[in-house]
Amino acid sequence: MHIRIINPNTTASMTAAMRQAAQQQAGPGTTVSASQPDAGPVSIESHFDEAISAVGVAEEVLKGEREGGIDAYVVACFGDPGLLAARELTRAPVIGIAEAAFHLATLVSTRFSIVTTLGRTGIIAEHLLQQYGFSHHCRRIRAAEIPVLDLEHHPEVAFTRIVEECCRARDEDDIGAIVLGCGGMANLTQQISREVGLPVVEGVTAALKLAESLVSLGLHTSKYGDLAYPRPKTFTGKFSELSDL
Ligand SMILES: NC(=O)NC1=NC(=O)NC1=O
Repeated sequence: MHIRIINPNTTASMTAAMRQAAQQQAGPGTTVSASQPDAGPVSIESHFDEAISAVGVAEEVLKGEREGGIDAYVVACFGDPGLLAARELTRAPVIGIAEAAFHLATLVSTRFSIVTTLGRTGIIAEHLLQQYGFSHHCRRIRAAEIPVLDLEHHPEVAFTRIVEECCRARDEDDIGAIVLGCGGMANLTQQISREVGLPVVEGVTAALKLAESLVSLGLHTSKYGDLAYPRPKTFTGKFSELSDL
């Protein structure tokens, strides 16, 4: 099977890191490819960034559909930007990394905390917990207070801050697991888990494994109801090429 990781931000080096982390966990019959939009934010740290990146996610799914042969997609930003819109565009499963991480965390613990990048993105995770029905499982949304790209530009400082916040969560939140709240942390999971001593659930690899399961079970995104293909219509201006999909 072929699974496409879509990094909604436009930082290619982060896309490559996500693909590597996903490929390491992929089963023997799974090919993992990855892409990111040509246009959009280099990192996603606000409601505005999320809104702009959602268009890029949809365009990357449309590209994948034109390419053909992609059995599932992963939306690899912790805000799951454009997830439902992406599901309308394909029969393939589309898995958001936040949703995937929440599901797996509840299979290994009754309560978890999230450790994300900047505190201002916490409300986005809070909204997703409510939307997906996991609010009562999450004890606290914490932030290492690191900009997303510091995961690349200052990895040692970022790692230290993430581990420190994970340890505070372990010691203070009465939890059984931690969810890493950024796709850019995909290659840090084992190191963090060793340091913290709790199950650490990371969304890119969680979504990859869930995607493999759905494909293996022959489960496709439903085309009945709200996830049916969009009705053909005219799009104007810079979106004119989206007309009559
Ligand atoms: N909370 C986050 O850090 N979200 C994210 N911003 C990105 O650019 N990728 C993420 O996963």
